[in-house]
Amino acid sequence: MSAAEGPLVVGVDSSTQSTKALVVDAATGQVVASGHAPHTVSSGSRRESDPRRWWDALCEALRQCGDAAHEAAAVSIGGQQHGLVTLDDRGEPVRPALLWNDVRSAPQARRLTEELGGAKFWAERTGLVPAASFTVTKWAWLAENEPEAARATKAVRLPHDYLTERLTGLGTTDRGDASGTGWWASGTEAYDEEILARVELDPALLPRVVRPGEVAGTVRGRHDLPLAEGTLVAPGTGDNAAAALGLGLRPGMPVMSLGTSGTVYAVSRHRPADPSGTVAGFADARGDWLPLACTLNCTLAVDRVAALLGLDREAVEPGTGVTLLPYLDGERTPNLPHASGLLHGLRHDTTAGQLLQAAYDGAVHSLLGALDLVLDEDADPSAPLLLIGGGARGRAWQETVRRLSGRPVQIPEARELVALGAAAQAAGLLTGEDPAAVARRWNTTAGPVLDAVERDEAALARIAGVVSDAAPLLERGTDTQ
Ligand SMILES: Nc1ncnc2c1ncn2[C@@H]1O[C@H](COP(=O)(O)OP(=O)(O)O)[C@@H](O)[C@H]1O
Ligand SMILES: O=C(CO)[C@@H](O)[C@H](O)COP(=O)(O)O
Repeated sequence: MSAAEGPLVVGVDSSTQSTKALVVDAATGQVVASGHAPHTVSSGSRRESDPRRWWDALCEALRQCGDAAHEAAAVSIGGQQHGLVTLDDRGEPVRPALLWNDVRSAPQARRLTEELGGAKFWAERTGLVPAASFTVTKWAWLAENEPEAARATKAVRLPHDYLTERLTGLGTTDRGDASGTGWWASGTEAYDEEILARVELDPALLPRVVRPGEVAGTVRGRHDLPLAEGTLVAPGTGDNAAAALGLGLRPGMPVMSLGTSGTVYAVSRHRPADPSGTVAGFADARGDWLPLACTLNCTLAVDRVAALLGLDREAVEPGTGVTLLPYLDGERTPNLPHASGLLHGLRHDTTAGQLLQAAYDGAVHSLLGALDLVLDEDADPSAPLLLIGGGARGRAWQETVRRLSGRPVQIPEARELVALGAAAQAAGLLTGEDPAAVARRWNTTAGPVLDAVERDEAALARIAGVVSDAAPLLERGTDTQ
């Protein structure tokens, strides 16, 4: 037996690049065991993963946790948002999942917006303006491009739903992740039958939306996981909503997450509806809202620029004048799905380190442009920006965010905030507490605060100018896609 003070809970982050599992003492928040296993994502114009490998990675990460996982009383899965998982009548994937950063459904996004009431209609009805990331556009793409796969589909799931269902045998989701599909009406908090009919998706194929605090099921007997049969399974949620739980967010506390995706978000009591589409009006995993903006190009794009330059990712040098828009995967914020990377202002005396700094600046600029939009109007502008995700460990990321935001930047020492948030949700199931209150009790935001420095307005204006002047090039894309 472990020496924990309280019952043990398991929190899982099944994100784009890997699965991370934590076994946590529900009384103290202490991490007593952890595990990690990588995923594979297809390259080129496709961004797809086999959901069965997510399950294998979950098994591997939990095995690394040893006996502690077996002792856990509850488990919760946080997962990358929006991915389209299509299952056949045996519950097996019909094809690999189409991930949030696969931009092939951009034409379907445009068409759905135009054909069904325009951007304002969509924003007010679902909180979202269709973009290639959202599940509804992926289903429309599948129906158009692979009709046999669409016909063979007997269940549609999101990544966290798929894993939760393999634990419990029950098709469930939660309001946080459902709100990123495009077929969930945020006003009524129910599946939107008109939108589903438009994309010819039978609502019977969708999972039941479990309420916050409700038990999704229990771990069933026949599986290859080191979890005991009968372990309680919490609703789970999307990874950003899980991190919001993990930070115990209250309205007015802004977050920037630097991972495969870059995101900025805050909790709000008001249901968001941004017809510009910059802010997605997600629900959180409690009963509030999670306005969020997301970029497709963050740590992987900057690491790629460092590799091309033959530099360590920290080998930045300050510079002026050179601008690098790191839109290697197309981009979502700004909405330029066909864009590629763009360099402007190169001179004889530009150094490799300055080019690398320009890539960081370009990635952070896209996110900061949306920061004020995700915060309520009365939010304190001097509140520290909470910096999380793998990139938050990097000095160059920290300093770039500090210089371009002009805010204090707080870096929680807790590393895996998505998995911790899932663990807090599982703990809440046992104690009846609000999961965000559990995380506050665990003091998960504790960590160094970098003081605010004067915002580098010149760099922000220069980058915005290049984005605007290069619009025709960025919209057109390249013929190598
Ligand atoms: N010490 C570090 N400094 C800067 N970046 C880092 C560091 N450690 C990890 N990363 C970046 O973090 C990324 C992974 O972040 P993570 O939040 O785990 O991604 P995801 O949740 O999307 O799978 C990697 O792409 C890597 O570039
Ligand atoms: O699409 C979004 C948010 O809308 C992404 O944030 C995904 O949820 C993937 O997250 P990471 O794997 O990068 O954490």
